[in-house]
Amino acid sequence: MDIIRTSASHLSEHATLYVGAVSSLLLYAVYKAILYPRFFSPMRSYPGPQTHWLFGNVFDILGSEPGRSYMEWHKQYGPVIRTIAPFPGYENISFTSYSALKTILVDRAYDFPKPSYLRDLLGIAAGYGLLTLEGSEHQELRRWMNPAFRLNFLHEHFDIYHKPISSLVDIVSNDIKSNESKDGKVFEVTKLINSCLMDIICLTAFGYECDSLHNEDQPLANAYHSLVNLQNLPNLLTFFGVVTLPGGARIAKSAVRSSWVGPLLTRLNDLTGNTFLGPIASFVRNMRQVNVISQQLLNEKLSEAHQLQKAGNSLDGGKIDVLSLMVKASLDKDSPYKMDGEALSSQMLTFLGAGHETTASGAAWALWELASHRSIQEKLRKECQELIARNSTPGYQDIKHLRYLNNFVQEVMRLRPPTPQTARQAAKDSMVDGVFVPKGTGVFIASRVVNEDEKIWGSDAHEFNPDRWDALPEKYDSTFSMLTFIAGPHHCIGRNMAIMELKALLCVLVANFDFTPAQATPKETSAITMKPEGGLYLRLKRLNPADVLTQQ
Ligand code: HEM
Repeated sequence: MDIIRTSASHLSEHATLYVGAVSSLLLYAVYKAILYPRFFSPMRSYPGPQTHWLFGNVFDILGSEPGRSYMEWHKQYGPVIRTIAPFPGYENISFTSYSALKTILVDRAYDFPKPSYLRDLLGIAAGYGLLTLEGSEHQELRRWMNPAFRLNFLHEHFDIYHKPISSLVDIVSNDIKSNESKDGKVFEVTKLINSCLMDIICLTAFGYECDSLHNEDQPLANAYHSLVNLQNLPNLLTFFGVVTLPGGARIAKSAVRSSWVGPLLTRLNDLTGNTFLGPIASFVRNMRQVNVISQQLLNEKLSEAHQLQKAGNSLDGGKIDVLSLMVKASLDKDSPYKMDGEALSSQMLTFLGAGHETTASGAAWALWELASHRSIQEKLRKECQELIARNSTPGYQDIKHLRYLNNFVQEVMRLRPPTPQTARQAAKDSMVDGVFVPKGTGVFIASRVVNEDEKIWGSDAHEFNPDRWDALPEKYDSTFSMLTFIAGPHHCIGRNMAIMELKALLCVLVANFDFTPAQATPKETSAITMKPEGGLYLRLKRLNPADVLTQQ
């Protein structure tokens, strides 16, 4: 009887403990998510939109096109606003003044690193490297990688662009010809552009002839395009959920390296009748494929370099692709920085993740702007056809000096930024522009809001007008008025490369084809990059006789 009484009293002690622990957790959660941001936070009185008692501002943000909700809030509440994410009441602050952006992005950039959830999302999808490192590790890697992006290499890379671009022109021309209609043909253009830019990045970044334009089954391109197609909001939220779970990022990282997790998840998804496991399985399978191919390419480069080293030759064998230059620097005994195989492979993922998808989104929007602005299209065509008539394979300098092409590309980058926003987090209590930002606060970098700020760009800030670049407004600042590539130590290392790729591609396309819309204005959708939702349908007509570039 005593034993029963003692056990019962132990049980009730345990139950009391459990109930106590669960209630405390619940109370803490209610305090953090609901009470703290509204009644106790030092930021509670900052201006900003009304917030839902539990979900904060998340539905307003998710329900509007990328960056638009912040645009309206800044217009209504001024240059500093506070918003709230859902559980656990994570507070965000967003600034638009130059001085605040300078503090956060430039002067004290490492006091405002990317938040860990963003680093994990980027790390898993685009390699743990420049995009994810902070502080001195970032500085060191950046110093080491800068030379591979210098202008002299860009000049040399430029000639490599011609082959994939000519292939694209040929493929589209033949397709139109076989259609036998004088009105041209409707194309879903994002797939074609993605393939062309994939072929360019493979050649310039890895020295790898991918030729996905002619080879629908190209494994790297296929795996990468499947990954890109996973980009939508529900999937992003699922991945976000995974990386924010304790240990979730580590599990995800090992899953993409393993040969059995992807097939297992696919099987489980089939068995459970297509659940949320589907996108995760596809992500793991395709990421692994990208990893395996990158590793093979890297191994080939390393073994080539070792052979050259043995024979006493230059380690890159005269090659100028970014990977060869990095391998050379890694093996060079005088190089201050050594990168092991894993780090090199991460950089390859970064080039694909940061370099390919962003440029492809920019090119898609550029074609939409061309198609929907006839006079702009004709003006740009005239400039490009004149150049191509003089020189069928224009070089870096020729393209660089086309004034209207430059204006056009700048305007696309301003109004349709492929990365319309990014995020930082205060690593310590800070004062920014006289405003207190407590440690842990999320800092929303509203690039698109700045790019369309009427106070900088004037009342026509939301209109597409390439000519504005010939008469820049007084308040224009070359670093902070357009944040498409952001600013400071994390600014895009591939900016010049992306701009030159876009110019080369658009110049040849507009010289060879006429573009008209074959759909209503596309909706903008953004998970990581901003794209036209559901692809982009344009009618393309071949123009004669501007077929100079295809005759090589
Ligand atoms: C239109 C095309 C592009 C856009 C709009 C773009 C935009 C950006 C932005 C906004 C960042 C900063 C992200 C952040 O810190 O939150 C960034 C970083 C980066 N981009 Fe780009 N990018 C483009 C093309 C490229 C290309 C072609 C490459 C390389 C092949 C590239 C490589 C990188 C890398 C390595 C970083 C990390 C830099 C660092 O943190 O030091 N990007 N890019």
